[in-house]
Amino acid sequence: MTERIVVVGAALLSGGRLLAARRSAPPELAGRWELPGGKVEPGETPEHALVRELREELGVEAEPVERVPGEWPLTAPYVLRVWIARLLPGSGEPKPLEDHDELRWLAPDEVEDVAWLDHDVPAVKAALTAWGAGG
Ligand SMILES: Nc1nc2c([nH]c(=O)n2[C@H]2C[C@H](O)[C@@H](COP(=O)(O)OP(=O)(O)OP(=O)(O)O)O2)c(=O)[nH]1
Repeated sequence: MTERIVVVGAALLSGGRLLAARRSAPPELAGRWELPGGKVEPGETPEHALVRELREELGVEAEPVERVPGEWPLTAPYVLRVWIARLLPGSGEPKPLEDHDELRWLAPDEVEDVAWLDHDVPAVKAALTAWGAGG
């Protein structure tokens, strides 16, 4: 059995909105929206990967708040896990520095307005449920 590699996605929340990021590459994913994040590197915890990826991709300082229950298979060997995350006090606003060409803060009733990557649809739904449950 091939070992799984975890891709972490951040359901980054601020002011009651969820951040969605539009991928600029590779061509088969460009134009679709995702939760910002990326692959966990060897020896790294998923939480650390999340903080690192948000810093690299968006230029923000953020912290994971809680794991969203579940795990979503991507193209093997990758699997997606999601954390609710928030910006730390003093963090700058997210900017599309790497991998993305547009960012949107979505209110709960706008979350279905963007074309999420297919694999993200159930993950985003679970994140919304966790978000609602956490108040
Ligand atoms: N970051 C992220 N990747 C996702 C999501 N949904 C989904 O199918 N993927 C896929 C796209 C990519 O094939 C893979 C993650 O790749 P990535 O390009 O974001 O990871 P990375 O930043 O570590 O990339 P790299 O160092 O290999 O360039 O998972 C998602 O919500 N967030």
